[in-house]
Formats: sequence, C-alpha cells, structure tokens
Amino acid sequence: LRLENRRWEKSYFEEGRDYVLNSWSTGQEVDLEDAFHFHKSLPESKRAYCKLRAGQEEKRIYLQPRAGVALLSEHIELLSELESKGEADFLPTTIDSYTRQNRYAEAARGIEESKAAGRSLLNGLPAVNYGVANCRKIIDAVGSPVQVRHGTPDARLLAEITLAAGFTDFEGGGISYNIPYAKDVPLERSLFDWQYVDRLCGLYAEEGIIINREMFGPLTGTLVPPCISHAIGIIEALLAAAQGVKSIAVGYGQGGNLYQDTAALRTLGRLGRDYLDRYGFQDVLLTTVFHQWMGGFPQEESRALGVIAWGAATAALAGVNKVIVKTPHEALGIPTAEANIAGLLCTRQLIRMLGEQELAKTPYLKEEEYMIEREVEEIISKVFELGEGDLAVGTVRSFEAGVLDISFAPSRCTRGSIMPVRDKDGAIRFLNTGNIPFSKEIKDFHQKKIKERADLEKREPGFRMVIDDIYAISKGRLVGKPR
Ligand SMILES: CCC[C@H]1O[C@@H](n2cnc3c(N)ncnc32)[C@H](O)[C@@H]1O
Repeated sequence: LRLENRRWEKSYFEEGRDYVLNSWSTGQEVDLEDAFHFHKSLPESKRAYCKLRAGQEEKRIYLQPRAGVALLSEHIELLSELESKGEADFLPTTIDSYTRQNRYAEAARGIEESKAAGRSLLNGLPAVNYGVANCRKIIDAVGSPVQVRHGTPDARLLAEITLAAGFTDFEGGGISYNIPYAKDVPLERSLFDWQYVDRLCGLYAEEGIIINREMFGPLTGTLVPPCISHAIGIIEALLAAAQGVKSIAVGYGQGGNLYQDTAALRTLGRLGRDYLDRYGFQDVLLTTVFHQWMGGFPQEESRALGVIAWGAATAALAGVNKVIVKTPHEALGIPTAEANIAGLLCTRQLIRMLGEQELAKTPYLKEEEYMIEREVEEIISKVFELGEGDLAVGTVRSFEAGVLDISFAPSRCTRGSIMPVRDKDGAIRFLNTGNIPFSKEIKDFHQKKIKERADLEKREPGFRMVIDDIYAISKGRLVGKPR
C-alpha cells in the first residue's frame, strides 16, 4: 500500500471499492447515483454543512448529544426525543463497538439478543447491519442533521452505507480513530482507509453535496495537552481537504482550566483556518467543536451536572461553533434519554445565560494562546520535514520518532513517552516532552509551571501527581492535590 498525500484519481478509488462493498451483504445496497438523488431531496435544515455555515455567520453555539442503541425503532424514538425535549441542534448516531471493529457478525447477534431481551445490548447502532434503506428511516424521522459518531480505524463500509442513507456529517480520522481505539492497526493502514472515506466525501462534493467531516480532537480524553490535539486535528483536516472534503470541524476536549481551554478554542479556529489557507484550501468551511470533559466523572448525578455546567460555561465564554454534551450518567454507562436530555438542557441554560458575556483578553490568556500556537507550529513543521514535504508520510514517521505522541493510548503506533500533569491552576502541562522537539523556551515554560505546583504541594512532580490528576474530577476537584 502506497501512502501519499495526493488526491486519489477516481479510478484509483474505484479499484478498492468492490472489496469494501462486498465486505458485508448490505454493501450491495449502496448506489451512488441514488444516494446523490436522496441527498438533493434533503432540505437545508437537514444538511450539517448548511446549518454549520449559518451558525458560524450568526455566532451561534450549537448543542449535540451522543446517542445510539441496538434496535432501529428505539434509536429513532431516542433521537426524536433528544431533538424535541432535549432541544438538540444536531443529532448523533453513535455506532456500536463491534461495528467499529468490522465485526458485523457479532453485531448481528447483538441485534437478535437485544430483541430477545427487550433492551439494547449494544453500545450503539449497528448501522452496517441495518443497511441503507433502514438507516434512511432515521433521516426521514427527524428534522435536524444527523452525524455518524464512532471510533473505527477502517470506516470505509460504514461511510459508504451511512452517507448513502443521508447522514450529512461523519466523525473520525486516520489518527484519531486509530490510536485511542485500536492496539495493532498500523498507522499507514488507517491513514489510507480514511483517505478512502475522505475521497468518497469528495465525490459527493463534486455533485454539490457537501458532507461535513469532524476530526476527533479529544483522543484518549486523558489530560491531552492542547497542542497535541490541535496538531493532530489540523493534520487530519489537511489530509481530508486534499481528498476533496469541503467542510471540516476540528474538535477539542475540555481540559478544565478556563483560560487554557479558551486559548485552546480560539487558537484552534485561527490555526485551522491558517493552515487550510496556507495549503490552498480557502474554499473549505472550518468550524470548531468543544467536547465537555472527556475524563472520569463523579458518580452522583448532581456532581456530574456540575462538571457538565462547567463545560457549558467554558464553551459560552470562549466561543465555539458546537458543543458535544455529556450526561449525568457518564460514570454509570449508556445514558437514558432522560439523562441525555438533562445534560442538554443544563448546557442550554448556561449557554443562554452567558450569551452576553465573553472572557476578557488578559495577559494570562494571551500567554496561553502564544504557547499553544508556538507548540503547534513547532510540531507540524517537524512533521512536514520528516515527510520530506508529504504530510501523510511525515505523520507515520513522526509517530515512529515520537515527534507526534499520545499518552495513555492502547495503540502500539504511539510511543507514549510524553507525560502530562496539571499546574497549580489546573492547566495541562508537559511533565515529560518525550521526543517532541520543542524549543527550550517551550520546555522551560512547562517546567516552571509544574515547579510552582510542586513547591506549593511540597512534593516532587512525578507519576503520583499524574495519577492524582486523572482521578481528581471524579473525586470532586480539578487539581489532584495530595490532600
Ligand atoms: C468519545 C466516546 C466517549 C463518550 O461517548 C459516550 N457514549 C458512547 N456510546 C454511547 C451511546 N451509545 N449513547 C450515548 N453516549 C455514548 C460515552 O458516555 C462517553 O461520554
């Protein structure tokens, strides 16, 4: 397999398509001409790209939950409730874990067992097993755009089926849906398979049907430094734009410190736009997505709602195009419709109450923005250098060298040499920068910030501090202080 960051010829795309469509029986339902026809019948209110573009112009902050259950009728009922009672602006369809691993036979068994049990025994909708006609029922039943959310290293068939069914938004990427979600999938493989997905979106775009592609910024959801999330989101955005994608959303997972998260969201929008323009993609719509806290949650629902409210407040004060909302069942498991609605309405209340307020540009905020921009620039320039100009090749070599690195990930593709820890204000810093070739200025900044906390807590910075931070929020605080 020859990985190269160059738009696939349509003939090259067609070469691999039979294999993909034959990998499960429902693949035979996919007919692109019919798919284009169905998309053209959709009103603008059901097209993610149109709604995102309008929202960006009107400076709206959209809300979207996660949701997915095994049985189609229950899934449709759930999405309808999230739209009507939860006031969701965008609807999800979270795909189950078997489907994410291309294990469709087991997903099929999950459907049968769920029918027998009278409740969902899968952690999402097995969309590949249902196929195009069935999934179209979802799109016909609701009034908002529906997005596919999953964690699939090889999402080629899932994309073919759900896009043909009328989904107008597809999350994921060759890095962000491999490293946090798989152990042994080579990066070349997932980057290549996601070029297929992006080239398919490019074929839709050539018909005037613009599918939005959202990059999964939070990664492992465990103390991810903003520059890591940003660098990977921007790389996935550039690789997608190269295949003809015309609408891209880059995501970021809440860290918990208001100034750092605000700096992260504001630099994400600026850097994303700057890199897309620098590489000739001025015609690509870019929006930003904020994920409410992705780490461990408190068990009690009232405390969980406090975490959700903090994520909502941060989004409102920082400014972002869309918020992915958590639920008070986060520490328990798959949320009920009621819990999902509670998270949405709690978030909506904060967004509305803070609508007239914005965070002042303090020197602290400016410094956070400066550091993130410098860190991202230093990482991405090294990735291009290692790839001798080819971003896809550079990405693979950068993970091998540790220039790109993600801690706490299951994947063998990443070294896991970097180590994050919070500073005294709760901002996420690098305890260890691994093989990331940051300048001395950057490294010194992180060391200084961590030393301030170590002095305050009268203990050495180290792994004990990291563990304390990982459990802190579920124990009711942000910084994992020793007592
Ligand atoms: C990024 C994935 C982690 C988040 O995704 C939520 N999540 C996973 N699967 C479902 C589902 N089937 N319905 C509602 N939320 C779901 C988890 O709770 C967590 O917050």
